[in-house]
Amino acid sequence: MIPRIALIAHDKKKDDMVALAREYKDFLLGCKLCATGTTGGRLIDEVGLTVERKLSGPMGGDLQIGSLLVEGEIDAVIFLRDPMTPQPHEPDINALVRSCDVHNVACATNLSTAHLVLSQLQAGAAN
Ligand SMILES: O=C(CO)COP(=O)(O)O
Repeated sequence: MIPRIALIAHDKKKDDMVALAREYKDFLLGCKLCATGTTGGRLIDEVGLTVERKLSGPMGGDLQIGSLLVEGEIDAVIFLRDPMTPQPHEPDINALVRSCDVHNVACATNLSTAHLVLSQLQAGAAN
């Protein structure tokens, strides 16, 4: 089955997300991807991935992805959060991460965990 992955990064983490996506590009090309608006734009323009773009996070993009997730449409979330910068849509962010916990969906909120999740999914896809 094709992994369905959501990719989200706060502004100061977007360079990390682009670098991560480049590293896993071959694998991600075979996945069904969605992303919040600005993150998705960068992944399309700078990495060459095909991504279903939702609204920007502060405009409800995290909630749109959360809605997909609770409907069983997402297998893993890579959410590079910025823990040092207050976000106007903090409740939306918490709702998405909570939904991952409620529905037992893998949620990587930092680069180290993102590598663990992506490498594991990649290994699974190869088998
Ligand atoms: O704010 C975000 C996640 O909470 C990310 O949104 P953008 O990808 O549109 O910047």
